[in-house]
Formats: sequence, C-alpha cells, structure tokens
Amino acid sequence: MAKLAPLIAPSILSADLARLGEEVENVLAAGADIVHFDVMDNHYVPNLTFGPTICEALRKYGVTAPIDVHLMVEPVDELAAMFAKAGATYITFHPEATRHVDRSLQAIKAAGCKAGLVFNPATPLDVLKYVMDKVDMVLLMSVNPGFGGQSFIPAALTKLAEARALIDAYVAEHPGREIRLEIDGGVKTDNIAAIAAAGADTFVAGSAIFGAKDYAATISAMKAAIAAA
Ligand SMILES: O=C(CO)[C@@H](O)[C@H](O)COP(=O)(O)O
Ligand SMILES: [Fe+2]
Repeated sequence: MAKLAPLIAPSILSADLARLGEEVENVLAAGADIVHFDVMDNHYVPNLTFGPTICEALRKYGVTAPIDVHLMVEPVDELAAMFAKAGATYITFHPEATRHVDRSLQAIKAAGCKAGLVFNPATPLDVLKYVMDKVDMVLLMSVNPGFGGQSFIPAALTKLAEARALIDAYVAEHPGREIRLEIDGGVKTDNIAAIAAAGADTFVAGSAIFGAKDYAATISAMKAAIAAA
C-alpha cells in the first residue's frame, strides 16, 4: 500500500520559547512540513505548557503551515473547541482522557479541524476500529507523554506495523480517505529509517531538531533516511 508523503513535524516543546515565532519560522524555512504543538495540563500529564492563545499568536505572527495540536489534557472537549478557534489544523487527543471518544472526534471535525487519536506506549489500539471513519490521524507515542528528550521505546515499532495494517485495510475499502500515521517521542536521524520502515508517515521530533545547530541539515538528513528506508 502506498504511504502518504512523509511529513516532518518539529515539536515546539523543545524550541527556544522566548523566541517562539522566530523558531517556528526558522524550522519551516529549514524544510519542516507541519508544526507539532504539545499541550500539557499538569493533570493528564505532570508537565504544563501552552494554551490556545499561543496557537492564535503563531497564526497572527504569520505561520500558515499546518499546526498539529497534540492535546495531553483531561477532559478534552472544551480545550479542543478553543484550539479549533485558535487556528489548529489537526487536533489529536488521548482516548482515555475523554468520556465519549466518538463524540469528541465528531466535535473536532464539526469545528472544521482534522481529528486524531493518540495511543500511549502501553495503550492498545482497540478503540480505533470503531471510529476509523472519523479519524484523520493516528498518533503513536514512543515515549510516555509529558516531556521532550526521552528515549524511543522500541515496542512502538511493532505497534506501528499493527496500526499501518489497520489503516491500510480501512483505506483500501474507502478510496480517497487519508489517514496519517504519526510517531512521537525519541525520533532521531539514526532511528527514523526503522520508524519509517515500520509504517509511520508523519514524524514528530523535538529535541533532535531544536537541539541541533543546523535545523536544515537535520531535517534533510531525516528526509533522506526516510526516502532510503
Ligand atoms: O508529546 C510529546 C511528549 O509528551 C512530544 O511531542 C515530545 O515533545 C517529543 O520530543 P522529543 O522526544 O522528540 O524530544
Ligand atoms: Fe507530542
């Protein structure tokens, strides 16, 4: 099954937040495709990051690239609606953080955004098959959510293959449907080929990109490794 064109999604969690607009501009100019925006509420995860006003500020600053909002919040619906108004393109959430997964997906799509589910390393993909018609993105965590800079959990490779098979089977029966398979956590230039080979088409990388001196060289190396996988 042909995969979608690969997308590199730098996580702004690892950016210099005092210069966020400039950092996002630089990373997009360096070849990034989509901006990964980690929202943490000090409740669903121990860390606390940024809300919809920062997303809106990036839009006002002139960012036109897709913004991929990864909600690590509980509950989901109120913040999802705020992010839809703030200019999010994708809004993904963790199924265990909402009481009604199908309703939350419907609400995100009704608000004009693409919707997705996020699965923690030890969370099974079970719910996915019941909501495939409402999902535009499946995001697999390859670290436990809450922090940048953690190491990739290798079991995510097996899970990627499992998710890839589910997506391909669904898309084969629903021509024209596009469902992205995103990986998030510990993605580096030296493991991205194996991750691509396992089935991912959208690659979040925070510390590997923003921690590098040369964003363009790092993103090019990642794209080359994916192309060769
Ligand atoms: O959602 C998260 C962490 O919870 C991620 O998006 C991280 O921000 C990725 O950072 P690196 O592992 O690439 O440094
Ligand atoms: Fe994330």
